[in-house]
Amino acid sequence: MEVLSVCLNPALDRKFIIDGFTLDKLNIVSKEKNRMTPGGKGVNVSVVLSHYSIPSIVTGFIGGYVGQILLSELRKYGSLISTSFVRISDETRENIAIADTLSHTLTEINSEGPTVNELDLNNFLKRYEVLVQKVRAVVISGSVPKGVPLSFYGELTKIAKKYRKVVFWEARDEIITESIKVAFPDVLKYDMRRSEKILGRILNTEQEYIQAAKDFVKQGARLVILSYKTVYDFVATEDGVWKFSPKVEIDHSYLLGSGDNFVAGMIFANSKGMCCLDMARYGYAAAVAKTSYIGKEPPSLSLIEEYLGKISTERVE
Ligand SMILES: O=P(O)(O)OC[C@@]1(O)O[C@H](CO)[C@@H](O)[C@@H]1O
Repeated sequence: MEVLSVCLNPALDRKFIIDGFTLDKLNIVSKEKNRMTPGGKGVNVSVVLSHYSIPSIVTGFIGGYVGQILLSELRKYGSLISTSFVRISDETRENIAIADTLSHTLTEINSEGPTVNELDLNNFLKRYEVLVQKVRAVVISGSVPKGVPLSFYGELTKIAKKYRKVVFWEARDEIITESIKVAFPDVLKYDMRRSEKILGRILNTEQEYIQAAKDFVKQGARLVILSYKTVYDFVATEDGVWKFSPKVEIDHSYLLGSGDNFVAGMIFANSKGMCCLDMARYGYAAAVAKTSYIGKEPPSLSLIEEYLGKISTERVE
C-alpha cells in the first residue's frame, strides 16, 4: 500500500451550483447541479489518488447513518481505496458548498462534526500504529472533531516518524500551531479558508509570508506551502522561497477541492521520484488545472502536464 490518508473528520459533501444564489430567497437547483459525494480532505485526497492508480487506505472516525452513506459512496471508487475507520456513536457531518458562477463566489457551510471520546481516541491510535507501518507516505488533512486535541497531528506524525514515513499535512492554523510543538511533517500546507492567520498572527506583507515560510523550514519542515490571497502560494524549501502564481484567470466559484488536488498531486509526483520544489510545482499545477472546470472529478495527468506551462514559479529568496 502506498498511502495512508488520515481524515479525522470526514463529511458527506453536498455541492450546489447556483447561477445567482440569492440570500433570504428560495433557490431551486436542478438535479445535474446538485451533487452528494464522500468528502473531508483526507477522503478527497484518496479519491484523487485513485484516479492516478495510487492505492490508499483512509482512516479516521465515522458514525451514524451519514457515516454509512459516506462509506457506501466511497466503495463505488473501487479497490484502490480501502477504509479502516473507527466507528463512533455520534453522527458523521454533512458539509454544504454553494458555487455561484454568476457572482464567482464559493460559500461553504461546514458542520463542526461529531464528538469523539477517549476510548475512540485510544482505539484510533492503536489502529493507526498498525496501518502506518504498511504505507510509504501518510497524509493528515482537514479539521479535527471535538474531543481530538489540536496537537493530534503532531502525535500522529511522531508515530509515523518512528517508522520513517513521509508525512504531509494540510490544516488550519490552530492545529498547526499546537501540533508542531510535538513534531514537524515533511510537507506543511496551510488551509487558510477560515482565517489568514499564521501562528496566531495575521500577516500583511509578502515579506512576512516569506519569513514565516522560511521559519517553518528552519524548524523542521522540508517543504512549506502558505496560501496567499487564495490563488497564490509562497513555497519554501531549504534552498529558498518561491512565489507561485497562475498565468490564467481563476474563477473563485471553481475553487472547491483545489487544495486536495494540490496535496494529491504532490503525493503522485513524490511517488514518481520528484521532491521538494518539483513536487510542489506539480501539486500547484494540479490545483490550478482543477480550477479550470466546476466538477469535483480530478484533472487528468495530461491536463496537469498542460497546466505546468500555465503557472509561474518565481524565486523570491
Ligand atoms: O472542515 P475541513 O475538514 O477543514 O474541510 C472539509 C471540506 O470542506 O474540505 C473539502 C474540500 O477541500 C470538502 O470535501 C470538505 O467537506
